[in-house]
Amino acid sequence: MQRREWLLFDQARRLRGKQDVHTSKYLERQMNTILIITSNSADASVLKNVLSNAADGPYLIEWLADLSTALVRLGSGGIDAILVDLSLPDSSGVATFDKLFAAAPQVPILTLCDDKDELLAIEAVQHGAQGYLSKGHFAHSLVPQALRNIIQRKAVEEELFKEKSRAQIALNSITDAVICTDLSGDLNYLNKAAELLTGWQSDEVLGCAVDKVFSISNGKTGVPDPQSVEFVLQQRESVALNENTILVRQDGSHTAIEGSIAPIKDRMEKIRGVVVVFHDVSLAQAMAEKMIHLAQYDFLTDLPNRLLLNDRLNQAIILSNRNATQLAILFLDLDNFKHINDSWGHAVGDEILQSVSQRLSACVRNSDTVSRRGGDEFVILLSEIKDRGDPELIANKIIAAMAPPHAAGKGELQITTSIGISVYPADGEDGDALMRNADAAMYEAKKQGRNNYQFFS
Ligand SMILES: Nc1nc2c(ncn2[C@@H]2O[C@H](COP(=O)(O)OP(=O)(O)OP(=O)(O)O)[C@@H](O)[C@H]2O)c(=O)[nH]1
Repeated sequence: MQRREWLLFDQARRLRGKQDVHTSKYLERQMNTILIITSNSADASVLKNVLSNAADGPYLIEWLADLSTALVRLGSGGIDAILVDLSLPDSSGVATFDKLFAAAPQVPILTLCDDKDELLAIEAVQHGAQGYLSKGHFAHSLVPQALRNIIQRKAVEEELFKEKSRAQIALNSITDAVICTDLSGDLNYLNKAAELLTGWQSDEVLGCAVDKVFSISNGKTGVPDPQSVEFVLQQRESVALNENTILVRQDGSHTAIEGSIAPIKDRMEKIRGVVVVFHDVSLAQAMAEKMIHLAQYDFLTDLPNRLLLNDRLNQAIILSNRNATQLAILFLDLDNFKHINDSWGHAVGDEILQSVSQRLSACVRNSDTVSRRGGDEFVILLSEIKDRGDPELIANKIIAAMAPPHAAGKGELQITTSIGISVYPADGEDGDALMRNADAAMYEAKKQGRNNYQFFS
């Protein structure tokens, strides 16, 4: 029978002598196994005796005389505490402890020492040992109790460590950035997403004021917002970040974020700091802006589309009524554009449409709107005119601007346009009537031989 088997058998047999089989098996499961490593059989015997018969034990004891066998034994697990003499036949000094600790960091270790090597035992404590037992006191009744305490303490530490690791893993796996501060607003935690989003590494900023890492401002006004964390620390209430919050990253670049700041309270409800949870919304915002743009602008020319023009026309009519001013609509249709498509292909036609768009935009003020209505039709809104002379001037400008050939495909092509003009309020009381009448005037321009403009009235 192997040594360990014999020891277990011996202790279980003694227990069975006192209790029934069921109870002894239950106790066996509850008992802690202590590994004694010493080449001194007398020390081993005293320890085995005191521990096997301990009131708050009993313990299962395994005794090994050298380090190498002990390291092999530790590899099989099941050891709850180690008592080790640092002077062994195959290892001595604090290195003995270091090797055991490396092999089983989760198992508490007490060293066995006599008066002359107490300093060594203290060094082992500095390396992570839970304590030491002095020779001559091994038989003391407090020894089992001390052992029980360190096993329980280590178990609690292990549980806390596991819980902390689990929390760390969870916090580092989420895509939300999480940063925590203490009561003074100094940083004491950043998860991986926070490092990525802010550009700061934990070890660079832990202990620094939170606004070094969480530097935010209002994206619309550009005003810095250092108040939020301070506010939560003072008011002890959670707040959501403002809708347009911008985070200034370590490299000075800006990122739109959403998130919240909440107080961290202890079990007595005392505030201990704050936790800020936030995420990057710049992609989502850019996508939303793109969708809005696509809904309002023509994909080929990037000019405002019919929808946006209608909106601007209605606004211009309201302003015109309020200020008793006039506005004008210029309705353009390119002349014989179908011929370009048919002769040179659709792609060349597209290039002409883009070139025409640029020339039209160059003919008006920023406050006016050049829009593409669809196909080869464009509508220009002159939102404030003095008299008919203004649209007439623009129409002439456009006809002149169209004249030079447009680079398209591999060559150059010429195109002209017919323009119909309606004026508000004279030519219609609302946007629809103005458009209809400008369109009618444009047809009149076609009838008049193209490449000219006509007023509706
Ligand atoms: N390349 C291109 N062509 C388009 C697009 N949308 C419409 N078209 C074409 O534009 C042409 C418009 O022709 P019309 O305005 O009906 O006739 P036109 O040849 O310009 O003749 P008039 O208007 O009478 O001077 C048609 O051939 C359409 O197929 C587009 O996005 N790209």
